[in-house]
Amino acid sequence: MHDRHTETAPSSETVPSVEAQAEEQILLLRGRIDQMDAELAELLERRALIAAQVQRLKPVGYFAGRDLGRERELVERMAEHAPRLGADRLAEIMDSVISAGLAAAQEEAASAS
Ligand SMILES: O=C(O)C(=O)C[C@]1(C(=O)O)C=C[C@@H](O)C=C1
Repeated sequence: MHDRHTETAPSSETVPSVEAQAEEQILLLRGRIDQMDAELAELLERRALIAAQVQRLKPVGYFAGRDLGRERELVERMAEHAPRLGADRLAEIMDSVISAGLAAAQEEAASAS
């Protein structure tokens, strides 16, 4: 028979609250985001290095040789892998990525001359 005086009541120690569970999930998910951001940063760095090589090879490179047709094509291809973001949002992201790469390449070229 149960003795209600000795029975262990569920305490906040044994049963995490909905808020505490959500907090734990957020920490786990943020850990995944941090890992993906580190991977993204590495990819962005590698992309910028390759894009700088392209600038040095083009007859007109850097911002002056910007090729918007090529940019739209690569965005359309990327959109096939990122349906949630879609081409228009990806275009904004890639505009920043490409501009940052061109700026870094231009700075490097200027400091080398
Ligand atoms: O493909 C090129 O022609 C590049 O210069 C590379 C790149 C890019 O970073 O992807 C940069 C600038 C151009 O507007 C298009 C693409």
